[in-house]
Parts: sequence; structure tokens; C-alpha cells
Amino acid sequence: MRTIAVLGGGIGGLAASYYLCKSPQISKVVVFESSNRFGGRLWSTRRSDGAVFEHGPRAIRPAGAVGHNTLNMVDDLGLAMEILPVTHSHVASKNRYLYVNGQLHRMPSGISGLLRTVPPFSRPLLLNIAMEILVKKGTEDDESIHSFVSRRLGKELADIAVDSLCRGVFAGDCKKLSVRSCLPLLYNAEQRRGSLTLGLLLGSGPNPVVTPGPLAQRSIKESWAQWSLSRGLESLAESITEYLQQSEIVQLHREAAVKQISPSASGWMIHLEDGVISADHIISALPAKALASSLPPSCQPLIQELQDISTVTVAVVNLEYDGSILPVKGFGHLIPSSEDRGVLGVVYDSVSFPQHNRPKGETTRLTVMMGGAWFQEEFGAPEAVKDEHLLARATEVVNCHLGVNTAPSWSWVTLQRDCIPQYYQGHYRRVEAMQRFIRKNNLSLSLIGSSYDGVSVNEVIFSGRTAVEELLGRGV
Ligand SMILES: Cc1cc2nc3c(=O)[nH]c(=O)nc-3n(C[C@H](O)[C@H](O)[C@H](O)COP(=O)(O)OP(=O)(O)OC[C@H]3O[C@@H](n4cnc5c(N)ncnc54)[C@H](O)[C@@H]3O)c2cc1C
Ligand SMILES: C=Cc1c2[nH]c(c1C)Cc1[nH]c(c(CCC(=O)O)c1C)Cc1[nH]c(c(C)c1CCC(=O)O)Cc1[nH]c(c(C)c1C=C)C2
Repeated sequence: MRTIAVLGGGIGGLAASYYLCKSPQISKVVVFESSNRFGGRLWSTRRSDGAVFEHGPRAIRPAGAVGHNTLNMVDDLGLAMEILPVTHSHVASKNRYLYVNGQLHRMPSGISGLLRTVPPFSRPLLLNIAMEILVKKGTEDDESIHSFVSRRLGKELADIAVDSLCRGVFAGDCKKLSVRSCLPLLYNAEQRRGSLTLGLLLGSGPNPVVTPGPLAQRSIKESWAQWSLSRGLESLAESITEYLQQSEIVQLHREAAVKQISPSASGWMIHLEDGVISADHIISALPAKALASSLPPSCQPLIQELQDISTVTVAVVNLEYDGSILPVKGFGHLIPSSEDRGVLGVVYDSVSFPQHNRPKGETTRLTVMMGGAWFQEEFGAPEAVKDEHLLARATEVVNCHLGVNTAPSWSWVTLQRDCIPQYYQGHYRRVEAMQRFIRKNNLSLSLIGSSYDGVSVNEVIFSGRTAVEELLGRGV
């Protein structure tokens, strides 16, 4: 008879609860979420005319073990009918742009793109790739992404392409982010094969294996590059919530902020605003700093490591324009920090997912993402920044980069505060130290969510599954 408390009702906490309630070994699962809704960063607006806008994640990758795992869950939840796939041959998969020197440049792709000199790069990228095989293996146990890529592929690629990609995934600074924690595939390729090219061709070590179910098999057969859901990605969180509500062993609490957790003879006492609940084990899916502020002083070394995990704030501005206004078609464009520090990129949502456009009359939906690691220096303190200022900057970018001089017919500004953890150099050591502390002190505590081993929705869901498997493996 075991009670598991799940702290945090974002996709990480929901996924862990989903896996827990599939196990006959568990008798009770109690989920605590501080806000009035589940889903955390998964947040979709469904307008009454049928249009859908994402204020958080907008597309999930189907590939690999973590991608198959999420699709297996989607299938199990009965959401397969709602899936919106984007195949590799779709224009949104083929075309991604960089905005450099005041112009949009299509990112090189395919063999022909690598053989030619494609601006903004000054020579064919195949040369960088060919030379990479000859570069000696690094000696550091971790390195910034910028330093790693400069060393192996050249400074130009690091300054433009990799700088932009880090902004388009982590909203972060590639000179601070860790290659080992953010791009483990590339780090392992160098470690195991001495080269990225060889590592990617020959494989670079064991990966988790997940048997693809029918939907994941369909994604392979049809060559999907990304997917969303017809009612937006928040419906994944809503479906898990509905599934959990039907389970007799799950209790879901909204507006239930965890204030303090303290050890007890059998596990933990969880202190809320209006009461105390006991649990045998805690799965924390809280942001690292929120967990740090709840832990007892006896956990000081763990508290310190958790507090030291930085996060960044992203301003997300959804824009809708009447008509078809884009000069190019594709996923969107990224902006390197050398071009504009404050604006990270623009997603052309209506190209990837036209199904989310309102059904009547042609419209274009865009999302401008701003801030990230540069938020404070560009916009000031997040609590003081005005929505009108963010909206004005976003529409100015659309005008300047895409030549759109009409005003949007609809807009929405969201400030996603402290939303993407930054895995700085040495992050892997921090995670190892936290796990060591938990083991050494026999704490009945699992850490999941985006603060530790991957920020994508797939990785966060997989972290929930792994924690539950480890817990059950210990015979809880
Ligand atoms: C703008 C943006 C775009 C993104 N785009 C993509 C994308 O395209 N594809 C992709 O795969 N990923 C994307 N991501 C990343 C992904 O969405 C997140 O990393 C992931 O959703 C994080 O899930 P989580 O459960 O770890 O954290 P969260 O969603 O932050 O959940 C944590 C939960 O804990 C709750 N909480 C906090 N404190 C307490 C407390 N004291 N007591 C109780 N509850 C508490 C919070 O309210 C929250 O609900 C994006 C993220 C952002 C911000
Ligand atoms: C401009 C800012 C951002 C854009 N998306 C995100 C930010 C901060 C957040 C984000 N995007 C992706 C992920 C998940 C990563 C994963 O491993 O699945 C997250 C957290 C997906 C993604 N987006 C881009 C890339 C290269 C990736 C990685 C996966 C893939 O190759 O599909 C590029 C990209 N992101 C944004 C734009 C405008 C853009 C490129 C044109 C928006």
C-alpha cells in the first residue's frame, strides 16, 4: 500500500502520474498543482471561430525512442484521430530560414545545399564536415556548445547557425550552454568515434529502446518530421488529466501550491496552504527553484544545486493577419544574437499547421519569440515590462523581416516566465551530485521535468516514465 505524491501538474507531473496509475503496485497517487489548470507550459487558446494559437510548445518530434514513447501515449489516450502530422517532404520541414545581414537566408539542406556556397556562409558546408573528421578529440569533460562547434566545424558555423539554433531550442546563449547536456548526441559522437560525422554515420553508443506502437509505426511509414493536435498541444495535457480523473487511485489538486516538504518516519509530510498530507515517495516535477524553496534545511547541498539551475523568460507574441502575407514558406526564421539580441525568431504557424487557422477567409498566423537569455538587457525586469511594448517590438520585426506593413487583425502577448532551464557548462556534474545526495541520504525522492535531462516535451514525458520504472524496480 503506497502513496506517491507528484508535485507539479505540468506535462512532466501528468506523465509520471499516467505511468504510476498503470501499475498495480501503487495504491494512491496525489498530484499537487499550484495554478488553476494542468499542463504547465502546454497552453493553447481555442478561439470561438475555430482558430488555435499556441503560447508554449507548438510541435513535437516523432523520431527516436522518446518520440515513439510520446506517440504510444497519444495512441493509448485515444488521441490518434486528432493528430496533425507534418511530413519530411512538407515545405515547413524543408525550409527553415536565418535572418542575417538584414535578409532571410534558407538554411542549407540536402547534399546540393552542402556542396554549394550558400549565404550567409562563406564556403560550402561540406568542407567544414570533411575537415571535421581530421579534428582531434577534445580533452575537456564538458565545453560550451560554441567552443565545441568552433573547434570541430569552424567559428562561422558556431557564430551564425549554432548561435541561432540554441536560441530556437533553449532561448539560450551557446557560449554558456553545455554541449554535453544540451547536445549529448554530438558530445557522445566525439567521445566514442572521435568525430561528429563518423559518430552520426556509425552510431555513438546505446540509446533507450521503445517499441513503436501503431501510431509511432505510422509516423515512420509516413515519414513525419513533427506533429501537433487539432485542438492544440494543450489537449495532450487535458487528455492525460481526463484519464487520471477516471482512475480510482488518483487525486488531482489544483490551486494547491506545495509550501514545504519535511521528512517523516515513513517518507514525507507535504505542507500546503491549508493542510498537510503524508506520502511514502515524492516525484517532483516542479521547476528546480520551486523544489529548492520547499525542501527542508537538512537537504542544503541539494537545495544549493537546485537553486543554481538558471532559467530564462520568453515573451511569446501570437499574431494573426488577414490574407496570405508571407514572402516565403517554411517553419519560420531564427535570428542570431549578432543580428538582434532581443528577438529570437518567428514561427510561421499557419505554414506547418493551416488546420489551426480560422476556417473562414484566408489568414496567416505567426509567433514572435523574444527575450530568453537576453530578456533583462533588452526589455528590463519581466514584472515591469508592458504587453504593448512587446507587441510593438514583435509587429516591427514582422514588418522589417517579412515586409508586412499591415497591422495584425488579432494578437496575444504571453510572458512565459522562467520557462526554459539553462544547462550551463558542468550541468551534468550538478545532476550527478543531486542524484548522489538523494541516494546517500536514502531520500524517497525522484526528480523529473525539464530542469535536468532535456527540455523537449518528449524528454520531459520520458523522464516521468523513467522515474516510475525506477521506483517500481525498487519494489516500492
Ligand atoms: C515558448 C516555449 C516554446 C516551446 N516549444 C517547444 C516545442 O516546440 N517542442 C517541445 O518539445 N518543447 C517545447 N518547449 C519546451 C516544453 O514545453 C517544456 O520544457 C515542458 O513543457 C516543461 O514541462 P514540465 O512539466 O517540466 O514543466 P512545467 O510545464 O513548467 O510544469 C511545472 C508545473 O509546476 C507547477 N508548480 C510550480 N511551483 C509549484 C508549487 N510550489 N506547487 C505546486 N505546483 C507548482 C507549475 O504551475 C507548473 O504547472 C517550449 C517551451 C516554451 C516555454
Ligand atoms: C525562437 C525561439 C524558439 C522557438 N522554439 C523554441 C524557442 C525557444 C523552443 C523549442 N523548439 C523546439 C524545442 C524542442 C527541441 C526538441 O528536442 O525536440 C523547443 C524547446 C524544436 C525546435 N525548433 C527549432 C529546432 C531546430 C528544434 C529542434 C528540433 C527540430 O529540429 O525540429 C528551430 C526553431 N525554433 C523556433 C524557430 C522560429 C525555429 C526555426 C526556424 C521557435
